[in-house]
Amino acid sequence: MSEPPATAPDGDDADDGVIVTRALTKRYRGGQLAVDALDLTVPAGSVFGFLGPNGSGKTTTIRMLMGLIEPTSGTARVLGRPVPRDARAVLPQVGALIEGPALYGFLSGRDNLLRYDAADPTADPRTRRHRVAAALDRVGLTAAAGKKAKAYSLGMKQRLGLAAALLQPRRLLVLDEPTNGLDPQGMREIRTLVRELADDGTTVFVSSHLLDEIEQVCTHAAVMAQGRLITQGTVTDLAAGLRGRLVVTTPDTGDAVRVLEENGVTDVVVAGDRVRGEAPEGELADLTAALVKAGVRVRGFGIERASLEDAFMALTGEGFDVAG
Ligand SMILES: Nc1ncnc2c1ncn2[C@@H]1O[C@H](COP(=O)(O)OP(=O)(O)OP(=O)(O)O)[C@@H](O)[C@H]1O
Repeated sequence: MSEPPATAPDGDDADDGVIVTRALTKRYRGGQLAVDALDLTVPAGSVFGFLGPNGSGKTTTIRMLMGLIEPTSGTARVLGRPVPRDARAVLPQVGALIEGPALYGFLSGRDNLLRYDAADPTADPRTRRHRVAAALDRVGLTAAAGKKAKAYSLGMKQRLGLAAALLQPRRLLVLDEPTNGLDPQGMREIRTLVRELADDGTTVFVSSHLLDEIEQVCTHAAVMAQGRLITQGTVTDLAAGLRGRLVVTTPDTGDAVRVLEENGVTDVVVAGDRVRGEAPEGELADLTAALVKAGVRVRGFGIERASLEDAFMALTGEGFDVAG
């Protein structure tokens, strides 16, 4: 790859973000354009969701950020330093969980961590046992620490992988699909952990193809589709870009449709005892008054919150491949 262009004369734009990419591009040898001119800015202290359907370029981006593969063009900075050039200096401050943890099944969870730490030249052997115990505790594996890793459930393996990423204090955690393959309980556990880590001030960059998940845990998100960035910003702003749909619950759906349409509601759809539509600008109370006046029995009336999934569909015109 070409060297990253020289940075600004003082060379320090660390304040701009914990991860900053500019026109970052990866074309694989077969000609596949996996990441296309990506401009990403991950603010310090955020829990940043990196979203996109399978094949949209998330893993490729993460591998470039971690210095595992070289970009075809463009630049990337992690914790203020250019990667891959300064990856060796940066990576000790980054905990990463990429494509599932590599574990030795015949070793206990604890021994896996001891071995992992011993392979890290920056890790202090004198504090090893203590740090391993603290990391196991952090992810809730103390009781299972002596069990062989091959007897761990998938969720426990993921937690052990996270523990490995937490053996040293980290300024940034990069988690590639950390809940992949987990059951709902396992997903909840990982989400809770991510939240706790973020509360400690660690910036967390987490990729996922599950929109719900990102909404529940992230402060910021970027949405990828086919190698390109569709949008990025705070989760609140992304979802607020859309106004939610009006939903009326009533046994009198026929009358409700008529009254709503007479009062400017468009795109009205009935499903069961619910009538949904796009509410006009203005006072919603006028709509309820009109319904009641027409004798429509209203059991529920409100605006459905727009979800990130709605935002994604509005942005791309496509559904999100949640099945993966
Ligand atoms: N080593 C490779 N050689 C050639 N093409 C690749 C390689 N790795 C990935 N690709 C292609 O690049 C595109 C982006 O893949 P990538 O794995 O980055 O997406 P992703 O969003 O992480 O998806 P997933 O969640 O499935 O991993 C895909 O079309 C994929 O087939």
